[in-house]
Amino acid sequence: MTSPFAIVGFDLDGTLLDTSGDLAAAVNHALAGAGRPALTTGQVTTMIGGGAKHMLAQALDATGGCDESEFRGHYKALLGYYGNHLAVHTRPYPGAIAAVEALRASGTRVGVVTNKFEGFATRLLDALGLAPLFDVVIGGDTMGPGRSKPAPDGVLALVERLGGGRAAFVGDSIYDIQAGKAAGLPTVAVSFGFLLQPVGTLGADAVIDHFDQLSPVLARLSATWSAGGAPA
Ligand SMILES: O=C(O)COP(=O)(O)O
Ligand SMILES: [Mg+2]
Repeated sequence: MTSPFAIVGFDLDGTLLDTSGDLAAAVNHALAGAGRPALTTGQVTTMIGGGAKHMLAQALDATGGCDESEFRGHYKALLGYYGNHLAVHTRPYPGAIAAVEALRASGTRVGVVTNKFEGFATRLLDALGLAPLFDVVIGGDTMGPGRSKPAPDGVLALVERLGGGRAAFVGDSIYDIQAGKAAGLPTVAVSFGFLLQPVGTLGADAVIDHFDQLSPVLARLSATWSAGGAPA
């Protein structure tokens, strides 16, 4: 099958990979150091999407707040723990790898734009044996301060680094959909990720409930989007 898009970009956490167990463990390690009770994975899941610092700030707020002066130490504890336990519970969502492999087989170039640190994202993909599937990985720190999603910079850089052409972006959070839209791309939201709000309110051009639906959805989006990247 020929590819409807030259490039497809994916968010990582909550889209390709269920990282909630390992992120929750890292949050709880930092909370324990702060003398706080642990949160459930479900509670931490609602805090993922805006990067590790944002996640920890919410976790500390939810368990009693935190002095500015103490935050840095807790943040370092979280990052240190996560860096050593990236892939204990983390697994791809059902059908995610097959969908990426099918895109690649059809000639589509595939990359990741995540708000995770680039170093964590590449090490995690490597640990799961998935690094060869992604031509480019852009992290929350790759583009510089203030330029992570929902800013479009990472998505635009991905398209450029992959040689340009018709592109679509797939994600689970409002940050992803806003970044994709601001970059002028059609967006697909997954309904099984770390949703902070009902998937229907994200403003995506399409929603999938399983990766089996990605290929037909991209074909449909491709037919309704002009080559210039705007609705036809
Ligand atoms: O680390 C996060 O908070 C989010 O990462 P994501 O952009 O891959 O969802
Ligand atoms: Mg995500």
